[in-house]
Amino acid sequence: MSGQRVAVLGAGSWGTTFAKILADGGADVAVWARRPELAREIRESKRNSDYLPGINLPRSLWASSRLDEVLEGREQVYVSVPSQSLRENLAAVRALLPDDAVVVSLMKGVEKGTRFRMSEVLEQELGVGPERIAVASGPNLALEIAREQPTAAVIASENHDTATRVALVATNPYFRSFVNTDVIGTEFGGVLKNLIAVAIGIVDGVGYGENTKASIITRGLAEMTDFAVAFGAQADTLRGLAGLGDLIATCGSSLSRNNTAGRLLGQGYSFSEVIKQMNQTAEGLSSVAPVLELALERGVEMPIVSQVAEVLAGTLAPRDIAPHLTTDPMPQGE
Ligand SMILES: NC(=O)c1ccc[n+]([C@@H]2O[C@H](COP(=O)([O-])OP(=O)(O)OC[C@H]3O[C@@H](n4cnc5c(N)ncnc54)[C@H](O)[C@@H]3O)[C@@H](O)[C@H]2O)c1
Ligand SMILES: O=P(O)(O)OC[C@H](O)CO
Repeated sequence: MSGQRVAVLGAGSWGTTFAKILADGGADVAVWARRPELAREIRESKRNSDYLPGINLPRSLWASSRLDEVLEGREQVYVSVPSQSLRENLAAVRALLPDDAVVVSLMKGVEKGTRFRMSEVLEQELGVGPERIAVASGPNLALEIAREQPTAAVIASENHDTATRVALVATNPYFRSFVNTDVIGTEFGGVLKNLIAVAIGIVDGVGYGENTKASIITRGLAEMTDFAVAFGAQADTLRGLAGLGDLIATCGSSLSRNNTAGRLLGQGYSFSEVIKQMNQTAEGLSSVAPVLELALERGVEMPIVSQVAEVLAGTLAPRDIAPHLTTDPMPQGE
């Protein structure tokens, strides 16, 4: 669907890549960058050299650090800032959001303290009903997509028409969007795979091999599914692009920041040293605590995520992380 007027808020690796996806699908795209110098680089040089080195952005892409300029007249607004900064960023957006604009979360985190999903924060802060909210998720490593490698994603909205409208715009020759109405499953899939990817990074850093990783990925998917279903998700969603698909991509790639953070922990760096070394967002590190609080609330056991939390806290040595997932000596059903 060409010619749609859309905005992307956030010019990190994913916001910029998604802006390229939309522009390559024929949309008229304006990007909001927090820093004026980054907006200028995108607008004038068609580059984002810090986040997407070597990538030429579409000539049609326009960018500004002024929200009013970016949001004016936009029919769809895609949001891609670090999850823990979403609420503070939305304060300025509400008054500028065009009536009837659909808002799409590209983020994969849970808010610390409140434990809300990103679509819930969007609803609360923008005063927009769920029929105008969508979320995008799936196996979407930004740099691969920026290089135009064929990729699929899923767009979820409680309103099927909204999901379809967004998916028609977020589709181009190298990027295909599927749709569903399971917002909870799609969002939690993206959050939880980050935590399993941290676990995979940890065992990789320790030097464990493929058996350990396959055991953690497989049991991780079971853990993700139990958690998401307890909150109302469809189990099928977790077997799809937003669950298994994203788990495979994130656990298998050194491009993943969550995987990288885990690897550093496995190599013996402390949590604070890892934070210092990461110059991009590793959402999993902030989502561990709220996810475990939510799990406790619903009585869901999350042995892998709990072990990740212990490694982060320095109370479990990385080499002691184990995929057997239970302290009960009796054999458990899979
Ligand atoms: N990069 C990917 O491959 C990818 C893919 C799918 C989803 N995501 C999700 O997209 C979201 C954004 O991640 P990213 O990869 O673009 O991160 P990033 O670290 O590449 O970029 C984050 C951007 O947000 C800006 N920023 C930092 N703090 C901010 C604040 N307080 N207010 C406003 N802007 C701020 C940074 O300057 C940067 O431009 C995350 O939730 C992530 O899980 C990322
Ligand atoms: O780099 P990560 O670990 O944030 O993962 C990026 C995407 O979520 C992969 O789908």
